[in-house]
Amino acid sequence: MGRKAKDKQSAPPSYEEFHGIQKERNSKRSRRAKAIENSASKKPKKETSPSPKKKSTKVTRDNLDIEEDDQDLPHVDLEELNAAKKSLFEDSAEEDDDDFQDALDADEFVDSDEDEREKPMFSDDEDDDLEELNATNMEALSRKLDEEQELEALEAEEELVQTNVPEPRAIVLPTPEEKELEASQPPDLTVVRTRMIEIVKVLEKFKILAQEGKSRSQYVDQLLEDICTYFGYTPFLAEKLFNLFSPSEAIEFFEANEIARPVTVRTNTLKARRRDLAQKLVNKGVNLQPIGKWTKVGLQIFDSQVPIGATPEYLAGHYILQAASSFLPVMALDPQENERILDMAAAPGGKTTFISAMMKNTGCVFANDSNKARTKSLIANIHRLGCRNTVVSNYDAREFPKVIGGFDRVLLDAPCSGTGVIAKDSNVKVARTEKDFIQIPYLQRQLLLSAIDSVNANSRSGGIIVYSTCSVAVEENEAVVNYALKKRPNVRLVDTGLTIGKPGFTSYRGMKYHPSVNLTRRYYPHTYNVDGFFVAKFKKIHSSIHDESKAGAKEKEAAARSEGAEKGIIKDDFAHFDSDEDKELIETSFKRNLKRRGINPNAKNIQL
Ligand SMILES: C[S@@+](CC[C@H](N)C(=O)[O-])C[C@H]1O[C@@H](n2cnc3c(N)ncnc32)[C@H](O)[C@@H]1O
Repeated sequence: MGRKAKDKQSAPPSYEEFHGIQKERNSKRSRRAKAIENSASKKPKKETSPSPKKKSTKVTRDNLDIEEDDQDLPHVDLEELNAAKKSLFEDSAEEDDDDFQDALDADEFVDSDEDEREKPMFSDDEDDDLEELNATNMEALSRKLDEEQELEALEAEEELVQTNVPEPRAIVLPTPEEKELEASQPPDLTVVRTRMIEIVKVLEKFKILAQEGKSRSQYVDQLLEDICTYFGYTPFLAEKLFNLFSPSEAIEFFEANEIARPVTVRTNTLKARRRDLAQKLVNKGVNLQPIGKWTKVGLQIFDSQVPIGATPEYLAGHYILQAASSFLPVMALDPQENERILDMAAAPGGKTTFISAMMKNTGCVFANDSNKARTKSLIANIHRLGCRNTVVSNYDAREFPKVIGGFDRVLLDAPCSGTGVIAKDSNVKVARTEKDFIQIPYLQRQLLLSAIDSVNANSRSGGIIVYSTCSVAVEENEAVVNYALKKRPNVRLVDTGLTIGKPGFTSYRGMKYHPSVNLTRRYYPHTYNVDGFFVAKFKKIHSSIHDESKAGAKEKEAAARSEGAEKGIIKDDFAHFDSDEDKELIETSFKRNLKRRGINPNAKNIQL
């Protein structure tokens, strides 16, 4: 049971609503501050103090405009908001891109409705307050402000008195009888949700709010059970994800996984300029806006009257549908013109084509993927986007650098468990098992060592390796990076150069990682409104014997396997990556397929 079941219920209070008391107080304060600031700005000029100005941009379908207007923004609210959340989709951010700026200033773009543009940043109440504020009601408003100030003083006094009164201990946990009853009937999701929120409150103020005789773990166990019921996770995965955050942040994370991320496209600068593309799409009835100041090529699509994946511009390769988070590893890789770059796990090519565009079709990008079927979409994207500096290969990437080495930069956008993209693939909630979090990191480690060994430490412009996953699990991220640092002392972690993202964990549930692991970056749906993502950037300082190693996937597999067995990580039921065995299976199924299509699999010209 998950979102679908949840959606059938009447809307329970949101987490924010539950925490409403404090926030309401803050927002009242900021509203007052804003009203006061605004009332000051309406006074004769000499009395006013300059209010902070910000620029914002938006392209809307209704009036086909891209707007670039100065506007008074209540400074205090923005700061509060930014402190709380740092979305990658900042429409208030100043547009850095001169090209786009030109377009915004151009005659064909009419100014759009200001209210519509800024609404997401402020509460309706705030807008209402501002509207009310004009010359005729100034006096009344100032009286109202005085009254409110008095009320606030009273509230503060009450609060002071209340702090001396012990808070009542909430009875949140169900009794065994209540649990039995709950188990015998379909869950009441409103009850479950309310209980989750109440448990979070207790966990945050355990000493004050916990029922006497109840332990922290009793609360946590009930919370985890409720998370499974409400959001539809297996107990194993719910706990794994829960452990990454504080209880309240964990709920935010689970909530965010129920909501789709914004649709975004990346302009293919090999064929188009963002402002031209934006104009063409707007003319077709697409409502869009630049993603944020951190990217000059991204557009966020709000709604569209045409299918975004089938416009003439799409078919001509002027853009690609790409999640905002996927821009990040390529930006960290920072490809330079005329370099030789390897994209080890490249299909379907979102990042390869970005690399190629950043290199302006110079140098050479080797786009590899071990899955032959997936290389078809990789090739199709490379063709559509006009990448002429790209070579596609189909190796197990652990074969590198045996196949070819000495690259200036390598991107390893590794296969992963997908715990960062649950909003896209809710199957992850139930499909991932403990074994996945042993097997997948085990492959990721081997791939990362291969990535490091494939780079030329003496590259004049590069010597860079970027490792990324769309998972939030520490086993697939910090633990893999830390393993690589130990195994390859000839690399060190460097700043990703990304202006946003949370630092990677340097310790986690008793595990200690190298202090430099804090240079890696984590992204979460609830903090940045992007897919959960991880980015690490290494610099290779000098070459090592491994660079010359002719060990392929099989040898690396064997070495990693014996290491795993030694540490007791690998058990009997551990998957075997036996490529000979796989080859046989693949051949048999290929032959069966040919037969089904009426082709003789033993004919001479058939290549298996
Ligand atoms: C996260 S996806 C890559 C997405 C791609 N970078 C993009 O931006 O479009 C991971 C890819 O790794 C490939 N893969 C899995 N195991 C591999 C291996 N041993 N060697 C090379 N590629 C592998 C999968 O086929 C899959 O296409």
